[in-house]
Amino acid sequence: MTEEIAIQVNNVSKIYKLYDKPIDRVNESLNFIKSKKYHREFFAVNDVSFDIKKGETVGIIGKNGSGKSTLLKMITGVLTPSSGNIQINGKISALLELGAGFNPEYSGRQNIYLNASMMGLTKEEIENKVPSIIEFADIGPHIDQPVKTYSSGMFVRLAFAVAINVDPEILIVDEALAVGDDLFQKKCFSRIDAFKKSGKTVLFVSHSGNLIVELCDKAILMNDGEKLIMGPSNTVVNLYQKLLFTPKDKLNNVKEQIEKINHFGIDNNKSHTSDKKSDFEEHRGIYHLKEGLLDEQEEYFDEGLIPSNPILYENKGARIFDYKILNYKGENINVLRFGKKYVLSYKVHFYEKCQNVRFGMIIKTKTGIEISGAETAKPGNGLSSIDVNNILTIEFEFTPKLAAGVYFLRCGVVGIEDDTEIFLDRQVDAIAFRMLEHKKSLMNSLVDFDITSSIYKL
Ligand SMILES: Nc1ncnc2c1ncn2[C@@H]1O[C@H](COP(=O)(O)OP(=O)(O)OP(=O)(O)O)[C@@H](O)[C@H]1O
Repeated sequence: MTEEIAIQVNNVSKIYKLYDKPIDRVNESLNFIKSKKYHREFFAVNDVSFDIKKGETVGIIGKNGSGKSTLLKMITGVLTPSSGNIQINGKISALLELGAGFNPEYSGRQNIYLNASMMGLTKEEIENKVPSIIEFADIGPHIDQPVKTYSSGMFVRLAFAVAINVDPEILIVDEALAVGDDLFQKKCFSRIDAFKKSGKTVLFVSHSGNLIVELCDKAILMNDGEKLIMGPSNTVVNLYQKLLFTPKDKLNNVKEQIEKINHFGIDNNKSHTSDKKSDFEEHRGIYHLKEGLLDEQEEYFDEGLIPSNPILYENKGARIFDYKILNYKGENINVLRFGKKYVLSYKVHFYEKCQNVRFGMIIKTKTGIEISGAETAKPGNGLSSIDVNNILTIEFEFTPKLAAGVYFLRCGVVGIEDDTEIFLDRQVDAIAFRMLEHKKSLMNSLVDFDITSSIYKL
């Protein structure tokens, strides 16, 4: 392995033996019937290979059970591969499952000593680091209580504080951080960012595509124990989202598409953060962003992008149907381009007479954050009366300026019954849509506020 590589994974597999009945395990250990196989083999990780260079931040993304944690555990040495090998170049600090490496009977402070000494720090080094670890964890007097009394949030605070403060060269973080509150997560991500900027290596598992795009140069997409692709995080996260919303019978199409990309190759060095070529040109002392850097992708309808489990509510006097997003040509699409105008259209059948009716829409992230929405009128100012058996079409024109990723649209219709406004019908997560990557945008978070920047020469 060359000096520039931090982690090298060579044809690694992890096979578990699965037994249909507990007794089969006993029979096998007793070698009851010699020729008989009492187990099935299950590949939690199947022949995975990749290199991570020093200074790279790499995300691992994939559905539940795709083998992400098993892979991380093998890299950190918690699990041994069934075949293949892993080479590590540098001191690893890992934040894996909550509780791993902690003694529940010890206090938080004692666990700092335990963990840091397991990381190879001397007593003196640990003494020097304890104040900053305690300050970062920020769990007050609980630091001297046994960790078995900790909430999962307190636990992750302490674990992350230790992991990041023991001067590792490689930081490995599993989904664990998700249990911290928002403020703590923000604090962790800025520490990870600083760690990354200091040229160290980060390996990061998350289900959040946005987080992976934000934090990582590259990403690995795992599926059923296999590495489907490794490439620039944006590309990989787009493919992951495609995979996630593709029905089982169409999965092979997506896999073929990924194989094609693998075959024709993604230039791994051309990720957004490591591209050394400047996007600027200087003209009379002002640095301008070069025009037309990359072409934009076309919008389209992705059959696989259908919300899998929409929550159904009972309707009362009205029913929403035929909801869709239309482009300016009136075509039904669900993969949208940044900054283009679209129409959310839905129909409402009123099967009872309804009073003071208003219609609405909301766009949400996968985690349920409401990003934007609108109503046709303020409360009390809706359509005064709609007769039975009327069908209305409602259209909301909108211009999404959002980061690449999947979003959900909710539509609703409300009316007044006995002086109270009630939902006549609502379709929660009625439509899932994906925003294409806006290659010319320099936006670094979820929503574009049309921020512009200037750089002047003094
Ligand atoms: N000890 C074990 N015995 C048998 N099967 C196991 C064992 N540990 C993990 N598996 C299986 O291996 C597969 C991969 O598990 P793993 O925890 O690595 O997935 P993951 O991608 O991290 O999932 P998640 O996103 O849900 O955390 C799963 O199907 C899991 O059930």
